[in-house]
Amino acid sequence: MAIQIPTRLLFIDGEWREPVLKKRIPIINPASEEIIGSVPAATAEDVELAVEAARRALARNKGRDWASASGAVRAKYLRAIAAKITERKSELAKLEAIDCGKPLDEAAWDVDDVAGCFEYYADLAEGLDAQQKASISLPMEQFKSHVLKEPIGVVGLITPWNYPLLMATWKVAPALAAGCAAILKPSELASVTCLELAAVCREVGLPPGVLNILTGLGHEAGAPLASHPHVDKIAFTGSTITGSKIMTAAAQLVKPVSLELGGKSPIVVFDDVDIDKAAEWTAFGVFWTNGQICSATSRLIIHENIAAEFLDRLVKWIKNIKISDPLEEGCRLGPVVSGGQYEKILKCISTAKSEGATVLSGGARPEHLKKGFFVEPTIITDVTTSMQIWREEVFGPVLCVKTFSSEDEALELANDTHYGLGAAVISKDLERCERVSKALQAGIVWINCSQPCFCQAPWGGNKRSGFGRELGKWYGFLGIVTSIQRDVIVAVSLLSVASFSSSLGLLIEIDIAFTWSLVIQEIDL
Ligand SMILES: NC(=O)C1=CN([C@@H]2O[C@H](COP(=O)(O)OP(=O)(O)OC[C@H]3O[C@@H](n4cnc5c(N)ncnc54)[C@H](O)[C@@H]3O)[C@@H](O)[C@H]2O)C=CC1
Ligand code: BAL
Ligand code: NA
Repeated sequence: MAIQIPTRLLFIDGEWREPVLKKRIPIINPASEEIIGSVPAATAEDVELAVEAARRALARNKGRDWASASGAVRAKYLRAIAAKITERKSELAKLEAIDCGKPLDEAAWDVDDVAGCFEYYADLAEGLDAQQKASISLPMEQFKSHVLKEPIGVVGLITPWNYPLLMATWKVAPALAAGCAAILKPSELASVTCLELAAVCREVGLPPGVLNILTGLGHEAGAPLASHPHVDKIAFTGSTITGSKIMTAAAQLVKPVSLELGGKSPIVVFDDVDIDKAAEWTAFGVFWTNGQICSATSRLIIHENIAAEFLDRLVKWIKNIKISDPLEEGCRLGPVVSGGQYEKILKCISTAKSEGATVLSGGARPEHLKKGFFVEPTIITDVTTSMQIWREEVFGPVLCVKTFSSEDEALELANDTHYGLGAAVISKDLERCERVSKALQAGIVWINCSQPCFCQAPWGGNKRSGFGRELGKWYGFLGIVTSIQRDVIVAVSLLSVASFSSSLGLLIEIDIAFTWSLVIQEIDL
């Protein structure tokens, strides 16, 4: 299974380029703690070059080569990227597994999702031309109006390490479909597959500068990108604290941002469930990708009538999870991404203990693994709502548990958080599921499941989990230009101006007043 990590440079203007300051960052395999290669470390100097390249890509041939080309032209490149990704699936999955520690099978699903996401946005790019100039009905017949959707411009995409290539794709595919030029800054903890995306873009002949990929540290490469005056939008996924820094930098230039941040998502389990199935979804919701998912349902809120039996089954269930090197056959739980995350998770567990909680299962390094950043799947009970483990994101395989006796109490516990990304409800009573899903304060609500995610459906959070939506048709890289036209030029009367601006005002207000909550339901549970 040995696999060579390619040695790559930065990808700027369609070419491989050495970073101006020639710095590199070691790649650490989290399963062995060994250094297995390095990635280039971009700094502000390289950001400058990439932004210039992206602006040139937008302006080339007066925009006709990319930004205002027909959607079908861009779709052709997106489909070619999808095909190459699929061709290289097994190699990309291995690179992902070695770099970020996720089991090989899961990494392979991610690569399928990456190809699927490029395909989906190819379809949307093709459909875009037909949607242009959608007319708006106005209350005054002398005026007519339509809407043009235009690419926002040069966009900075800053992404995390939990789904390195997939999270990059969630931003790159819609940005390119819309006709933007992009600069991707992946996480320094797992950048290998994003540099392979650069290799794919070269192979398919993506026009130079349309996508630039700068690996590097957050403060050295991410920060200058976020504050760059010629970057028109930043789309970010990562921690709430970094999201807040990015928003602060962008605010100086009134630059739009979309932020997909942390979470402390609840899973509410009622007492009418099939205990085995509900336990399996509960385990999946928090241990998949080692709990390193922004939407991990890491707070179990379980009906007191079944709590003891449910926890007993859950503990038995997780004892069967195979924890090993991600490349080993049958691995279900690999190491967490880095030494820093490993220390952070163990510290969260020890703080929970010192605050009076009980570690029901796990809580340490698995005995059979002497090396690597491995943490056992962990269940914590006797939790109070003031404890850190209840309030703060762990981003590791740690579930904390509280019981409830009524639906109102369950909802109060579920919504007792500053975050609002995901939430799940499990019950056989579908009316109750519907009621509860409406009352849960989260951008994504799962019914009788947890974590399934589809690029066709909008994704994003409320409260301190951020704002803006990714995926689906809410792809966030198109600006809207409203055209208002009068058939014949006549003298402007005060009355007509006043009434048309009030109708426009209403339109805008409706647009910003909504927040979405997506519901995903498992039909057969
Ligand atoms: N919501 C999510 O999907 C994620 C949440 N997290 C949370 O964050 C914690 C720490 O993980 P980190 O890797 O440190 O996350 P992070 O939020 O610092 O990193 C995410 C991305 O932001 C970049 N970045 C960091 N500082 C920046 C700055 N000042 N300006 C611009 N870009 C910057 C990083 O290089 C990386 O590409 C985790 O324990 C977890 O709680 C981490 C990764 C993903
Ligand atoms: N599948 C969810 C990816 C995330 O952590 O954002
Ligand atoms: Na790594």
